[in-house]
Formats: sequence, C-alpha cells, structure tokens
Amino acid sequence: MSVAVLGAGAFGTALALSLSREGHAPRIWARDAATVEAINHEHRAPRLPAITLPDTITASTDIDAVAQAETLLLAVPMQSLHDLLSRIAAPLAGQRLVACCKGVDLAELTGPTGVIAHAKPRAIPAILTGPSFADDIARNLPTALTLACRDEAAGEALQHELSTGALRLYRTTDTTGAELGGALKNVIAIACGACIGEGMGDSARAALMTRGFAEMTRLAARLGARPETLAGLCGLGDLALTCTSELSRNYRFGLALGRGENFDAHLTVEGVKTAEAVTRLAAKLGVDLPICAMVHEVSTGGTSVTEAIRYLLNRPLKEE
Ligand SMILES: NC(=O)c1ccc[n+]([C@@H]2O[C@H](COP(=O)([O-])OP(=O)(O)OC[C@H]3O[C@@H](n4cnc5c(N)ncnc54)[C@H](O)[C@@H]3O)[C@@H](O)[C@H]2O)c1
Ligand SMILES: O=P(O)(O)OC[C@H](O)CO
Repeated sequence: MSVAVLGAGAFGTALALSLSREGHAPRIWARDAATVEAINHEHRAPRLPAITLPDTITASTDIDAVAQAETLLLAVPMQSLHDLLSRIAAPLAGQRLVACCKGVDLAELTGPTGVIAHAKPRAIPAILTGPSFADDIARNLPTALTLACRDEAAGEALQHELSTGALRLYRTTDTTGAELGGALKNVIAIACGACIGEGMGDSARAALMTRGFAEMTRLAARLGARPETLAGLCGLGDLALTCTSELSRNYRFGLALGRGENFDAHLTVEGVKTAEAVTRLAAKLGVDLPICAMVHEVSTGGTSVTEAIRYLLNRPLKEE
C-alpha cells in the first residue's frame, strides 16, 4: 500500500521517517519550494533541523500528484486542514485520509474527521492521535498512539500499515472520542502552563489536570464518545504528556502567559483556537467547560491568569 504525507512540518516529517524505517518511500507534499528543495537536496526538513532524512523520503509541491497514494497522512495545523483539502482537485474516493492534527475547526465546530467528511465525502476519514513529540518519533523512541476510524476494516489496515517496531498503534472506531481527547488536552495544557508560570504550584496543576479531564469527558460524552476512549492514549495519555513537559508548545505558551512573557508567534499552538472553538461549541450544547472558557479569555487578553484562577476557585461548591 502506498502512503504519502501532506504537510512538511515537524509531525509530518517525523511520520515520514517512521514509515521509511519500515521500507516505505513516502512522498511529502510541502506548499513552498524552499522546503521541497531542502528535503530533496539537503535531506533535512526545516521543522526538524537536527535530523538527517534518508534519500527514500522525497518531497514535491505538486499536491495532486502526491495525493494519489492510497493512504494520505494530513499533517498540517487544524485550522489549515480545510484549506489543504480544498487544494486537491480529486474526490479521493476510497482513499484513507488520516488526520494527524489536533483541534476543533473554528468554522465548522467539528474535529478533523468531520472536516474530512465534509470536504471529501467519498474518502475514508481516520485520525492518528495520542502522546508523542515529533522529535521522539523522529529519533525512533518508543511511542504508543490511537488510530481511530469508523470503518473497522480500514482502521485495522491502517493500524498495521502505520505501526512500526517503535510506534505501536491501538485501534478504535470512536473517532469522536479520539479527536476530542487530542483537541482538549492542548487547552488544558495551556491552563497548566499558566498555572505553573504564575507560581501556583504542582498541587494546583494536578487539580487543573483532573478537572480538565472532567471537562474533556463531559463534552465528549455529550457528543456520543465512549468514556474509555478518553481514558486511553488519545485522552488521558496525551493530557499527562502535554501538561507536564516543557517540550510541549501548548504548555510553554501557557508558561509564557503565566510569567507575562512574549511567545514566538510562528510556533503552532493548537490550544488557542481550540479553546475558542470548544467554548462556542459548549455554549451551543449547554455543556459547562469553565477551564476551557478561562483559557480562551486569558489567551485572547480578555482576563489575567490571576483573575482566571480566582474565578475557578470561587465557583459554587459541588459534588465531584
Ligand atoms: N510536533 C509534534 O510534536 C506533534 C505531535 C503530535 C501531533 N502534532 C500535531 O500535528 C499538527 C501539525 O503540527 P506540527 O508540529 O507538524 O506543526 P509545524 O508548525 O511544525 O508545521 C506545520 C506545517 O503545516 C504547514 N501549513 C500551515 N498552514 C498550511 C496550509 N494552509 N496549507 C498547507 N500547509 C500548511 C506549514 O508550512 C508547516 O510545514 C498539529 O495539529 C499538531 O497538534 C504535532
Ligand atoms: O507541542 P504540542 O503542545 O503541540 O504537543 C505535541 C503533541 O500533541 C503531544 O502529544
């Protein structure tokens, strides 16, 4: 089976490397010629500068040519996924489209598999998500992720196609749970970073992680997801990684908010737009997501970290 990667960022490049170790020769689509030049001639990718790529990994700016592979890994930021799919002329009928992004689309208020289903209704949508830093996958360190696909046979085929000796994929048909886990953990990671940056301590972070997990499962349950999906790699697993590691951009963005420091605007921080999207979605559905709402307020300058923490502490007391 042929696999291609659309998007030459850190995660797309790391996944291409992972595939190349299993004998695939993946092509990467990049939107700019300079990145294609760097991959094809210097064997390096701008977003993973420390890694040398094998010459079996090649790149092109011709999206319609690259998109002919049977399996396409869609590795662009969440808010660019719709734009990416609209660049491809073909309907991609019967092809497996695996979202490798985490978030909720602001325009459609759906996760990546919903965006795929709207843009390419004859394709088979799936999502690859869970605790993993691109750099770890690129270095072939042990990693376990969730592969979610409603089509069981396609999901099983993808699980086998994308697993490697170091990258172990667990399968589920619960795409809603898998994508909400990955989306919301980024929002909670911003909250945890802000809490640590503000000097609130590890106990406060543990409280935010736990009550954040309650928000994740509440919204997911309202949208029909299974609780055990959220308790898996794509939910609890990724929450644990992202809320505790300074390798996470979402966590570091939160740290900067808490410390009152600037943050590099060129870095992909999915939790900011996702906080806005899930706050809107929750209002529409009548679901209470106070931590997500505060992350949206703080990250858009609507309130301070101190005020947000005070608000969360002073909410009416309730049962756990
Ligand atoms: N980096 C990681 O460790 C990691 C791990 C797991 C999941 N992810 C997820 O992968 C997704 C991508 O993150 P990343 O770290 O690879 O980001 P990145 O910032 O390293 O790269 C993003 C890439 O997308 C391209 N891009 C942006 N907008 C585009 C558009 N409109 N059309 C086409 N290409 C566009 C950029 O040129 C860049 O090559 C995110 O949703 C992220 O949550 C990342
Ligand atoms: O750097 P982040 O915060 O986007 O996190 C990367 C991955 O999503 C961690 O699983």
